Amino acid sequence: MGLFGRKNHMPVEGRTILLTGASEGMGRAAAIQLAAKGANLILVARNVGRLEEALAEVKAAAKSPSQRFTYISADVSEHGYAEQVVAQAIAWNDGKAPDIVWCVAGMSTPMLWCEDDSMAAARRNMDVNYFGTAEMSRAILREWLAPENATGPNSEPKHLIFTASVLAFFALVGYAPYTPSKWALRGLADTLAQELLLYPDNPVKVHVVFPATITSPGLERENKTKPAITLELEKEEPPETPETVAQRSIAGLERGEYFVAVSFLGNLMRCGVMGGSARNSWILDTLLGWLVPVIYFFVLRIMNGQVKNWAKVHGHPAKKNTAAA
Ligand SMILES: NC(=O)C1=CN([C@@H]2O[C@H](COP(=O)(O)OP(=O)(O)OC[C@H]3O[C@@H](n4cnc5c(N)ncnc54)[C@H](OP(=O)(O)O)[C@@H]3O)[C@@H](O)[C@H]2O)C=CC1
Ligand SMILES: CCCCCCCCCCCCCCCC(=O)[C@@H](N)CO
Repeated sequence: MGLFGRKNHMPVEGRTILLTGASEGMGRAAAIQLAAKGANLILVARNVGRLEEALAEVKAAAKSPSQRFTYISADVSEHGYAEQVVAQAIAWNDGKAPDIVWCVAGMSTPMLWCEDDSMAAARRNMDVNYFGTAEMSRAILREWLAPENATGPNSEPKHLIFTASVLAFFALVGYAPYTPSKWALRGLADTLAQELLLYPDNPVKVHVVFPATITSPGLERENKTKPAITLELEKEEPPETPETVAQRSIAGLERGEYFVAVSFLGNLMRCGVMGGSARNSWILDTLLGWLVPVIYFFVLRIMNGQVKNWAKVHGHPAKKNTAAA
Protein backbone atom coordinates (compact mmCIF):
# COMPACT_ATOMS: atom_id res chain seq x y z
CA MET A 1 0.00 0.00 0.00
CA GLY A 2 1.30 3.43 -0.91
CA LEU A 3 0.08 6.90 0.04
CA PHE A 4 -3.69 7.21 0.59
CA GLY A 5 -3.92 3.42 0.65
CA ARG A 6 -3.31 3.13 -3.09
CA LYS A 7 -2.21 -0.36 -3.99
CA ASN A 8 1.26 -0.88 -5.44
CA HIS A 9 0.58 -3.26 -8.33
CA MET A 10 4.24 -4.07 -8.85
CA PRO A 11 6.07 -4.51 -5.54
CA VAL A 12 9.74 -5.24 -6.19
CA GLU A 13 11.31 -5.52 -2.75
CA GLY A 14 12.92 -8.93 -2.36
CA ARG A 15 11.92 -9.94 -5.90
CA THR A 16 14.32 -10.65 -8.75
CA ILE A 17 14.16 -8.56 -11.93
CA LEU A 18 15.89 -9.25 -15.23
CA LEU A 19 16.39 -6.17 -17.41
CA THR A 20 17.74 -6.17 -20.95
CA GLY A 21 19.43 -2.99 -22.15
CA ALA A 22 20.41 -2.26 -18.56
CA SER A 23 23.93 -0.96 -19.11
CA GLU A 24 23.04 2.48 -20.52
CA GLY A 25 20.27 5.03 -20.83
CA MET A 26 16.80 4.29 -19.57
CA GLY A 27 17.55 0.64 -18.72
CA ARG A 28 20.40 1.55 -16.42
CA ALA A 29 18.37 4.33 -14.77
CA ALA A 30 15.51 1.87 -14.19
CA ALA A 31 17.93 -0.69 -12.72
CA ILE A 32 19.33 1.85 -10.26
CA GLN A 33 15.84 2.93 -9.17
CA LEU A 34 14.65 -0.67 -8.79
CA ALA A 35 17.74 -1.47 -6.69
CA ALA A 36 16.86 1.46 -4.44
CA LYS A 37 13.40 -0.10 -4.00
CA GLY A 38 14.96 -3.36 -2.79
CA ALA A 39 14.98 -5.60 -5.90
CA ASN A 40 17.61 -8.19 -6.85
CA LEU A 41 18.76 -7.54 -10.40
CA ILE A 42 20.15 -9.31 -13.44
CA LEU A 43 21.45 -6.81 -16.02
CA VAL A 44 21.68 -7.90 -19.65
CA ALA A 45 23.53 -6.13 -22.51
CA ARG A 46 26.46 -6.91 -24.82
CA ASN A 47 29.36 -4.75 -23.67
CA VAL A 48 30.92 -6.20 -20.49
CA GLY A 49 32.84 -3.05 -19.57
CA ARG A 50 29.65 -0.98 -19.46
CA LEU A 51 27.79 -3.77 -17.63
CA GLU A 52 30.52 -3.73 -14.94
CA GLU A 53 30.10 0.03 -14.55
CA ALA A 54 26.31 -0.23 -14.36
CA LEU A 55 26.60 -3.08 -11.83
CA ALA A 56 28.75 -0.91 -9.57
CA GLU A 57 26.17 1.91 -9.70
CA VAL A 58 23.33 -0.49 -9.04
CA LYS A 59 25.14 -1.96 -6.02
CA ALA A 60 25.75 1.52 -4.65
CA ALA A 61 22.01 2.28 -4.92
CA ALA A 62 20.86 -0.87 -3.07
CA LYS A 63 18.38 -0.54 -0.22
CA SER A 64 19.73 -3.44 1.85
CA PRO A 65 22.99 -5.47 1.97
CA SER A 66 21.02 -8.70 1.39
CA GLN A 67 20.17 -7.74 -2.22
CA ARG A 68 22.01 -9.59 -4.97
CA PHE A 69 23.10 -8.29 -8.37
CA THR A 70 24.72 -9.77 -11.44
CA TYR A 71 25.01 -9.27 -15.17
CA ILE A 72 24.84 -11.51 -18.22
CA SER A 73 26.42 -10.47 -21.51
CA ALA A 74 24.19 -11.40 -24.46
CA ASP A 75 23.11 -10.08 -27.84
CA VAL A 76 19.31 -9.91 -27.95
CA SER A 77 19.31 -9.96 -31.75
CA GLU A 78 20.67 -13.52 -31.82
CA HIS A 79 18.12 -16.27 -32.35
CA GLY A 80 17.92 -18.47 -29.23
CA TYR A 81 19.75 -16.03 -26.94
CA ALA A 82 16.89 -15.84 -24.46
CA GLU A 83 16.79 -19.52 -23.48
CA GLN A 84 20.45 -19.29 -22.50
CA VAL A 85 20.00 -16.03 -20.59
CA VAL A 86 16.95 -17.36 -18.73
CA ALA A 87 18.81 -20.61 -17.86
CA GLN A 88 21.79 -18.61 -16.53
CA ALA A 89 19.46 -16.32 -14.59
CA ILE A 90 17.68 -19.29 -12.96
CA ALA A 91 21.00 -20.93 -12.02
CA TRP A 92 22.13 -17.68 -10.35
CA ASN A 93 18.75 -17.18 -8.63
CA ASP A 94 18.83 -20.47 -6.65
CA GLY A 95 16.83 -22.37 -9.24
CA LYS A 96 13.98 -19.86 -9.47
CA ALA A 97 13.02 -17.82 -12.52
CA PRO A 98 13.14 -14.01 -12.14
CA ASP A 99 9.78 -12.54 -11.02
CA ILE A 100 9.86 -9.59 -13.40
CA VAL A 101 11.39 -9.30 -16.88
CA TRP A 102 11.71 -5.87 -18.47
CA CYS A 103 12.94 -5.78 -22.07
CA VAL A 104 14.50 -2.34 -22.53
CA ALA A 105 17.21 -3.14 -25.09
CA GLY A 106 16.51 -1.30 -28.31
CA MET A 107 18.06 0.82 -31.01
CA SER A 108 17.09 3.17 -33.77
CA THR A 109 18.61 4.13 -37.11
CA PRO A 110 16.34 6.82 -38.48
CA MET A 111 16.69 7.65 -42.17
CA LEU A 112 14.49 8.32 -45.16
CA TRP A 113 13.00 5.19 -46.70
CA CYS A 114 14.64 5.83 -50.10
CA GLU A 115 18.17 6.01 -48.66
CA ASP A 116 20.57 3.21 -49.60
CA ASP A 117 20.83 1.59 -46.16
CA SER A 118 17.22 1.77 -45.02
CA MET A 119 16.29 -1.87 -45.67
CA ALA A 120 19.33 -3.21 -43.81
CA ALA A 121 18.48 -0.78 -41.00
CA ALA A 122 14.85 -1.94 -40.94
CA ARG A 123 15.91 -5.57 -40.59
CA ARG A 124 18.41 -4.73 -37.85
CA ASN A 125 15.84 -2.65 -35.93
CA MET A 126 13.36 -5.52 -36.18
CA ASP A 127 15.97 -8.05 -34.96
CA VAL A 128 16.93 -6.00 -31.91
CA ASN A 129 13.67 -4.26 -30.99
CA TYR A 130 11.05 -6.82 -31.94
CA PHE A 131 12.75 -10.23 -31.97
CA GLY A 132 15.02 -9.31 -29.03
CA THR A 133 11.87 -8.82 -26.95
CA ALA A 134 9.77 -11.55 -28.57
CA GLU A 135 12.40 -14.23 -27.90
CA MET A 136 12.80 -13.17 -24.28
CA SER A 137 9.02 -13.10 -23.74
CA ARG A 138 8.68 -16.64 -25.05
CA ALA A 139 11.61 -18.02 -23.05
CA ILE A 140 10.43 -16.54 -19.76
CA LEU A 141 6.75 -17.39 -20.33
CA ARG A 142 7.65 -21.01 -20.96
CA GLU A 143 9.13 -21.00 -17.45
CA TRP A 144 6.44 -18.95 -15.72
CA LEU A 145 3.51 -20.76 -17.34
CA ALA A 146 4.80 -24.32 -16.89
CA PRO A 147 2.28 -26.41 -14.88
CA GLU A 148 4.91 -27.24 -12.24
CA ASN A 149 5.52 -23.51 -11.70
CA ALA A 150 1.87 -22.70 -10.86
CA THR A 151 1.62 -20.40 -7.84
CA GLY A 152 -2.18 -20.17 -7.60
CA PRO A 153 -4.71 -17.55 -8.78
CA ASN A 154 -4.21 -15.26 -5.79
CA SER A 155 -0.41 -15.18 -5.86
CA GLU A 156 1.55 -12.00 -6.66
CA PRO A 157 1.69 -11.85 -10.47
CA LYS A 158 4.88 -12.00 -12.49
CA HIS A 159 5.43 -9.01 -14.80
CA LEU A 160 6.58 -9.01 -18.41
CA ILE A 161 7.37 -5.48 -19.61
CA PHE A 162 8.11 -4.34 -23.17
CA THR A 163 9.62 -1.00 -24.15
CA ALA A 164 8.12 0.58 -27.29
CA SER A 165 7.95 4.31 -28.16
CA VAL A 166 5.28 6.98 -28.67
CA LEU A 167 6.06 6.41 -32.34
CA ALA A 168 3.89 3.29 -31.96
CA PHE A 169 0.99 5.74 -31.41
CA PHE A 170 1.91 8.43 -33.94
CA ALA A 171 4.36 8.01 -36.81
CA LEU A 172 6.97 10.54 -37.94
CA VAL A 173 8.86 11.02 -41.20
CA GLY A 174 12.36 9.49 -41.01
CA TYR A 175 11.55 6.69 -38.57
CA ALA A 176 10.41 4.10 -41.12
CA PRO A 177 13.23 1.61 -40.33
CA TYR A 178 12.31 1.75 -36.60
CA THR A 179 8.62 2.48 -36.03
CA PRO A 180 7.22 -0.85 -37.34
CA SER A 181 9.41 -2.76 -34.83
CA LYS A 182 7.75 -0.87 -31.99
CA TRP A 183 4.22 -1.27 -33.44
CA ALA A 184 4.96 -5.00 -33.65
CA LEU A 185 5.63 -5.10 -29.90
CA ARG A 186 2.17 -3.75 -29.26
CA GLY A 187 0.64 -6.46 -31.43
CA LEU A 188 2.52 -9.10 -29.48
CA ALA A 189 1.60 -7.59 -26.10
CA ASP A 190 -2.13 -7.40 -26.93
CA THR A 191 -2.10 -11.02 -28.05
CA LEU A 192 -0.22 -12.21 -24.99
CA ALA A 193 -2.43 -10.20 -22.61
CA GLN A 194 -5.36 -12.29 -23.84
CA GLU A 195 -3.43 -15.55 -24.11
CA LEU A 196 -2.25 -15.29 -20.48
CA LEU A 197 -5.88 -15.68 -19.36
CA LEU A 198 -5.51 -19.34 -20.28
CA TYR A 199 -3.25 -19.78 -17.24
CA PRO A 200 -5.18 -18.57 -14.15
CA ASP A 201 -2.92 -20.56 -11.81
CA ASN A 202 0.21 -18.87 -13.19
CA PRO A 203 -0.66 -15.15 -12.98
CA VAL A 204 1.45 -12.96 -15.27
CA LYS A 205 0.80 -9.31 -16.23
CA VAL A 206 2.12 -7.87 -19.47
CA HIS A 207 2.84 -4.14 -19.88
CA VAL A 208 4.22 -1.86 -22.59
CA VAL A 209 6.10 1.37 -21.85
CA PHE A 210 5.97 4.10 -24.54
CA PRO A 211 8.68 6.75 -24.01
CA ALA A 212 9.18 9.85 -26.17
CA THR A 213 12.69 11.26 -26.72
CA ILE A 214 15.20 10.16 -24.05
CA THR A 215 18.52 12.01 -23.67
CA SER A 216 20.51 8.77 -23.70
CA PRO A 217 23.67 7.51 -25.43
CA GLY A 218 21.28 5.86 -27.88
CA LEU A 219 19.86 9.26 -28.86
CA GLU A 220 23.36 10.51 -29.69
CA ARG A 221 23.89 7.46 -31.90
CA GLU A 222 20.57 7.80 -33.72
CA ASN A 223 21.08 11.52 -34.30
CA LYS A 224 24.03 10.65 -36.58
CA THR A 225 21.67 9.32 -39.26
CA LYS A 226 18.54 11.32 -38.36
CA PRO A 227 17.09 13.44 -41.18
CA ALA A 228 16.94 17.13 -40.28
CA ILE A 229 13.16 17.22 -40.87
CA THR A 230 12.75 14.45 -38.27
CA LEU A 231 14.77 16.40 -35.74
CA GLU A 232 12.59 19.43 -36.47
CA LEU A 233 9.24 17.66 -36.01
CA GLU A 234 10.14 15.67 -32.91
CA LYS A 235 10.94 18.89 -31.03
CA GLU A 236 7.17 19.07 -30.34
CA GLU A 237 7.68 16.65 -27.44
CA PRO A 238 10.54 17.85 -25.20
CA PRO A 239 13.25 15.26 -24.41
CA GLU A 240 13.47 13.79 -20.91
CA THR A 241 16.42 12.29 -19.04
CA PRO A 242 16.73 8.51 -18.68
CA GLU A 243 16.14 8.96 -14.94
CA THR A 244 12.83 10.80 -15.44
CA VAL A 245 11.59 8.32 -18.02
CA ALA A 246 12.54 5.37 -15.80
CA GLN A 247 10.88 6.95 -12.77
CA ARG A 248 7.61 7.69 -14.62
CA SER A 249 7.62 4.23 -16.18
CA ILE A 250 8.01 2.55 -12.80
CA ALA A 251 5.28 4.80 -11.34
CA GLY A 252 2.89 3.72 -14.13
CA LEU A 253 3.73 0.05 -13.56
CA GLU A 254 3.10 0.50 -9.84
CA ARG A 255 -0.31 2.01 -10.66
CA GLY A 256 -1.04 -1.19 -12.58
CA GLU A 257 -1.17 0.38 -16.06
CA TYR A 258 -1.06 -1.88 -19.12
CA PHE A 259 0.14 0.77 -21.61
CA VAL A 260 2.44 3.15 -19.74
CA ALA A 261 2.90 6.58 -21.38
CA VAL A 262 5.29 8.89 -19.57
CA SER A 263 4.00 12.35 -20.48
CA PHE A 264 0.68 14.16 -21.00
CA LEU A 265 1.17 14.25 -24.78
CA GLY A 266 2.16 10.57 -24.69
CA ASN A 267 -1.09 9.79 -22.88
CA LEU A 268 -3.11 11.75 -25.43
CA MET A 269 -1.40 9.86 -28.25
CA ARG A 270 -2.10 6.60 -26.41
CA CYS A 271 -5.80 7.36 -26.01
CA GLY A 272 -6.01 8.19 -29.71
CA VAL A 273 -5.23 4.60 -30.76
CA MET A 274 -6.59 2.27 -28.10
CA GLY A 275 -8.44 -0.07 -30.47
CA GLY A 276 -9.03 -3.36 -28.70
CA SER A 277 -6.27 -2.86 -26.10
CA ALA A 278 -6.94 -2.85 -22.36
CA ARG A 279 -7.56 0.62 -20.89
CA ASN A 280 -5.83 1.98 -17.80
CA SER A 281 -9.07 3.81 -16.95
CA TRP A 282 -12.13 3.14 -19.15
CA ILE A 283 -13.69 6.50 -18.37
CA LEU A 284 -10.66 8.78 -18.63
CA ASP A 285 -9.11 6.98 -21.61
CA THR A 286 -12.43 7.09 -23.48
CA LEU A 287 -13.00 10.79 -22.80
CA LEU A 288 -9.45 11.65 -23.86
CA GLY A 289 -9.90 9.39 -26.89
CA TRP A 290 -12.84 11.56 -28.01
CA LEU A 291 -10.72 14.68 -27.71
CA VAL A 292 -7.76 13.40 -29.75
CA PRO A 293 -9.35 13.57 -33.25
CA VAL A 294 -10.07 17.25 -32.63
CA ILE A 295 -6.39 17.80 -31.79
CA TYR A 296 -5.18 15.71 -34.73
CA PHE A 297 -7.34 17.76 -37.10
CA PHE A 298 -5.02 20.68 -36.37
CA VAL A 299 -1.78 18.82 -35.54
CA LEU A 300 -1.73 16.81 -38.77
CA ARG A 301 -2.42 19.92 -40.80
CA ILE A 302 0.45 21.75 -39.09
CA MET A 303 2.93 18.86 -39.17
CA ASN A 304 2.24 17.80 -42.75
CA GLY A 305 2.49 21.49 -43.63
CA GLN A 306 5.95 21.58 -42.04
CA VAL A 307 7.03 18.60 -44.15
CA LYS A 308 5.69 20.12 -47.38
CA ASN A 309 7.34 23.39 -46.58
CA TRP A 310 10.61 21.57 -45.93
CA ALA A 311 10.43 20.10 -49.44
CA LYS A 312 9.79 23.54 -50.86
CA VAL A 313 12.74 25.13 -49.06
CA HIS A 314 15.30 22.30 -49.32
CA GLY A 315 14.30 20.61 -52.57
CA HIS A 316 14.56 16.90 -53.29
CA PRO A 317 15.86 14.99 -50.22
CA ALA A 318 18.52 13.13 -52.27
CA LYS A 319 21.66 13.04 -50.08
CA LYS A 320 22.16 16.12 -47.97
CA ASN A 321 19.43 15.32 -45.50
CA THR A 322 20.98 14.18 -42.20
CA ALA A 323 20.83 16.36 -39.13
CA ALA A 324 24.62 16.33 -39.02
CA ALA A 325 24.91 17.74 -42.57
N1 LIG B 1 16.31 7.34 -26.86
C1 LIG B 1 15.09 7.63 -27.27
O1 LIG B 1 14.82 8.75 -27.69
C2 LIG B 1 14.00 6.62 -27.18
C3 LIG B 1 14.25 5.29 -26.91
N2 LIG B 1 13.22 4.39 -26.84
C4 LIG B 1 13.45 3.00 -26.52
O2 LIG B 1 13.72 2.93 -25.13
C5 LIG B 1 14.69 1.93 -24.86
C6 LIG B 1 15.89 2.53 -24.16
O3 LIG B 1 16.46 3.51 -24.99
P1 LIG B 1 17.80 4.31 -24.60
O4 LIG B 1 17.76 4.68 -23.18
O5 LIG B 1 17.94 5.36 -25.65
O6 LIG B 1 18.89 3.18 -24.82
P2 LIG B 1 20.45 3.29 -25.17
O7 LIG B 1 20.62 3.16 -26.64
O8 LIG B 1 21.05 4.48 -24.50
O9 LIG B 1 20.98 1.96 -24.48
C7 LIG B 1 20.63 0.73 -25.05
C8 LIG B 1 20.90 -0.40 -24.11
O10 LIG B 1 20.53 -1.61 -24.75
C9 LIG B 1 21.67 -2.43 -24.93
N3 LIG B 1 21.59 -3.07 -26.24
C10 LIG B 1 21.50 -2.48 -27.45
N4 LIG B 1 21.51 -3.39 -28.42
C11 LIG B 1 21.59 -4.60 -27.81
C12 LIG B 1 21.66 -5.93 -28.28
N5 LIG B 1 21.65 -6.22 -29.58
N6 LIG B 1 21.74 -6.94 -27.37
C13 LIG B 1 21.76 -6.66 -26.05
N7 LIG B 1 21.70 -5.42 -25.55
C14 LIG B 1 21.62 -4.41 -26.43
C15 LIG B 1 22.86 -1.49 -24.80
O11 LIG B 1 24.05 -2.14 -24.36
P3 LIG B 1 25.12 -2.81 -25.41
O12 LIG B 1 25.29 -1.82 -26.52
O13 LIG B 1 26.35 -3.05 -24.59
O14 LIG B 1 24.51 -4.09 -25.84
C16 LIG B 1 22.35 -0.53 -23.73
O15 LIG B 1 22.45 -1.10 -22.46
C17 LIG B 1 14.98 1.28 -26.22
O16 LIG B 1 14.14 0.19 -26.39
C18 LIG B 1 14.64 2.38 -27.21
O17 LIG B 1 14.30 1.86 -28.47
C19 LIG B 1 11.92 4.78 -26.99
C20 LIG B 1 11.61 6.08 -27.24
C21 LIG B 1 12.63 7.09 -27.37
C1 LIG C 1 -2.73 14.08 -29.84
C2 LIG C 1 -1.38 14.54 -29.61
C3 LIG C 1 -0.67 15.13 -30.77
C4 LIG C 1 0.71 14.71 -30.86
C5 LIG C 1 1.69 15.62 -31.48
C6 LIG C 1 2.81 14.90 -32.07
C7 LIG C 1 4.15 15.23 -31.50
C8 LIG C 1 5.16 14.30 -32.05
C9 LIG C 1 6.34 14.11 -31.13
C10 LIG C 1 6.96 12.79 -31.36
C11 LIG C 1 8.18 12.57 -30.55
C12 LIG C 1 8.92 11.40 -31.10
C13 LIG C 1 9.89 10.85 -30.18
C14 LIG C 1 10.66 9.74 -30.83
C15 LIG C 1 11.20 8.80 -29.84
C16 LIG C 1 11.87 7.60 -30.39
O1 LIG C 1 11.33 6.55 -30.29
C17 LIG C 1 13.17 7.76 -31.10
N1 LIG C 1 14.01 8.74 -30.52
C18 LIG C 1 13.86 6.45 -31.28
O2 LIG C 1 14.75 6.12 -30.27
